[in-house]
Parts: sequence; C-alpha cells; structure tokens
Amino acid sequence: MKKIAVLTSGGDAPGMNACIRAVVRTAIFKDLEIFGISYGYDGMIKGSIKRMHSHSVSNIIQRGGTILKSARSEEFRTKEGRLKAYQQLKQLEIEGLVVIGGDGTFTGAKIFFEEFGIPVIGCPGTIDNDIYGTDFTIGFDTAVNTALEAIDKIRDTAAAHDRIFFVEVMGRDSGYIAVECGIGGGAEFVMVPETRTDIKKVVKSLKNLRKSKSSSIIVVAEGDDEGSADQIMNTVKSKIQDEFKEFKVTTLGHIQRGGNPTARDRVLASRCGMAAVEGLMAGESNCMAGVMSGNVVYTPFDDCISKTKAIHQDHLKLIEILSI
Ligand SMILES: Nc1ncnc2c1ncn2[C@@H]1O[C@H](COP(=O)(O)OP(=O)(O)OP(=O)(O)O)[C@@H](O)[C@H]1O
Ligand SMILES: O=P(O)(O)OC[C@H]1O[C@](O)(CO)[C@@H](O)[C@@H]1O
Repeated sequence: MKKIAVLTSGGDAPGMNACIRAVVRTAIFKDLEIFGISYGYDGMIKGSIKRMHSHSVSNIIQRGGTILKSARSEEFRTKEGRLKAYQQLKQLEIEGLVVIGGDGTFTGAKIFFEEFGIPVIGCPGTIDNDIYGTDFTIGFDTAVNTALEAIDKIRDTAAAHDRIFFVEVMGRDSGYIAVECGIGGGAEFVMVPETRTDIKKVVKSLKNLRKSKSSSIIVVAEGDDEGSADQIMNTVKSKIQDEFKEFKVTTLGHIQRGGNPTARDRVLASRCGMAAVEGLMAGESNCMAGVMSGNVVYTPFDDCISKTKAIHQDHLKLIEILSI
C-alpha cells in the first residue's frame, strides 16, 4: 500500500482535527502518500482530493470542527454515486481509506468496501457516543463538558427564581450525553430515547421533591419518546403548575458540537487515527479502530452498526437515588 486518503463525514465532532492529524502524520511516518478528501463522501464523488503533508495538519490539534469539512451525502447512498467516488480514488491510485464519522459513515464505508474492495477503516467521530466497539467516541467528552458548563449556569438562575428547567441536549437516537451531564450536573431527572419516559412518574416525583427543593433540573435528550424538551415541559406544566413558580426550557443545540476538544478527546482521536493507518498497513479492513478498556481494538463495521451500546441501567439508577 502506497497511497491512502482520509475524510470526515456526518456531524462534525471536537477531536476530528486531532484524528486527521494523527492519520496524516502516521501515514507520513510509515512512508505512505496521504490525501485529504474535503466534504466527506460528497467530496470523494466530486474529486475534492488533495495531497497532505505534515505541515497541512500543523496547529489543528486544539481546534474544533474539521479542516477537511464534513457533509451528509445523499449521492453516496446511490450505487452511481459510489461508483463515481471509486473512479476518483482509482484515478489517483489511492488504495486505502480512513473515514472519521458515526454509524451512518460506517454503513456507507462498509457498502463501498463490499462493492469495490478498497480497504476502509473507520474512526469513531461523533458526539453521540452511540457506536459499539469503543468505550467512547471522539467528541463525546467535549460535548458533555460543554453541556455541563451550561447546566451549572442554568442551575444558578433556576435556584434564584425557584424554577424548573428543562435542558435539551443532543442525541437523536442516544441518551449518552444526557445521562453523563445529568449525573455530573446533579439533575433531578434525565429523559433518554433508550427508555420509555413515564410522565406520570416524573410529575409524582416532582411533587414529592417540592417538599425539599424549590427548583429542579431535568435533562432531556432531543430524541426522547415523549418529544422535545418544549413539548415535555408543556405536558408536565399542565399537571403541576400550581406547585412550582415557573417552568423554562433551554435547548443547548450546536454549541455542544463546537469548541476546543478536551484532553481525553485529543488523546482518543490521536490513538484511533494512528491505529487506523497501522490497521490498514497490517491488512485490517471493513472495521473501526476504537479503544476499549484502554486498548486499541478493531471491530467489524457490521458489529459497530448492528450492535447497540446500551446505556448503563445503574447510571439511570444513580440519578434517581442522588436526586432525593
Ligand atoms: N445506507 C447507506 N448507504 C450509503 N451511504 C450511507 C448510508 N448511510 C449513511 N451513508 C453515508 O454516510 C453519511 C453520514 O451518515 P449520517 O448522516 O448518518 O452521519 P453519522 O456518520 O451517523 O454521524 P452522526 O452520528 O454525527 O450523525 C451520509 O450522509 C451518507 O453519505
Ligand atoms: O445539525 P445536524 O448536522 O443535522 O446534526 C444534528 C444531529 O447530529 C448529532 O449531533 C450527532 O452529531 C445528533 O445528536 C443530532 O441530532
């Protein structure tokens, strides 16, 4: 193998730049030619592919976003689109690919590998932490810390005005961010897509808590089965508005995807990036390089996509016990 390429795809995540840096510098260290593809699979289809050098990734380890840009590509979902992408790689004699993204990115990579046989290794880059085969995904720790900082501030005003705050965090299909910042932020409740939200139970508990607390923080993952934080707030409010003075909603949104990556994300990203290149050179393919229990592991894309990394039930219990 002489030439490989790297791209970022799906939602950006803090630490993607550190991962690109690790891929580029490991490739150069191993005497490979390394190419950067802009705008994910769209850029691969359009041929937005440039040679990268060590200096191309200088001064980016601390930066959020991705210097390669990211995109969600509809065309890559079609066979014709993927064929165009393959032809672009073939023209440049690129023989291996590193894709940094989430489970959608890995689904595309798996199909691409099966159709054209180009070895592909993924690095888990998404704030959602919803990928099987790695304890944490790149960007998750930063997103949790960003959300936590906001919750700490919201708590001040919630306490000052005796309010119930519903704080919506990201997680289309996953409650990992909600659970971690719920524990760290001392939330009274956390609502996640993985478990059924019981509004009656929440109302009953809030009434009970009213005896000892005048304010509460409820963290809602955006994909909760009862709807958005706004919808949930209105349902809860209609049942207990006499008991609490005020109900407020704060949606944290995309601030969770930006900012300088934490040390944990930079280290994880660097390890996964290096492992992806080493894996390609050792003949690994159609898999993701992740870190589990401190060790680098290669997990088949099939497992990363089809197996779920369940929320720890004891984490949910922890929130319930500590909120009394
Ligand atoms: N079934 C599929 N076939 C081909 N390509 C796919 C498929 N699923 C996803 N992709 C490609 O992967 C891209 C990224 O997927 P997606 O938008 O789901 O983000 P992701 O990688 O899961 O990241 P995040 O978790 O941050 O949303 C899609 O825009 C598409 O180009
Ligand atoms: O704004 P976008 O890019 O559509 O992404 C939103 C989604 O991306 C994620 O943040 C994952 O990166 C989800 O939690 C969220 O639903």
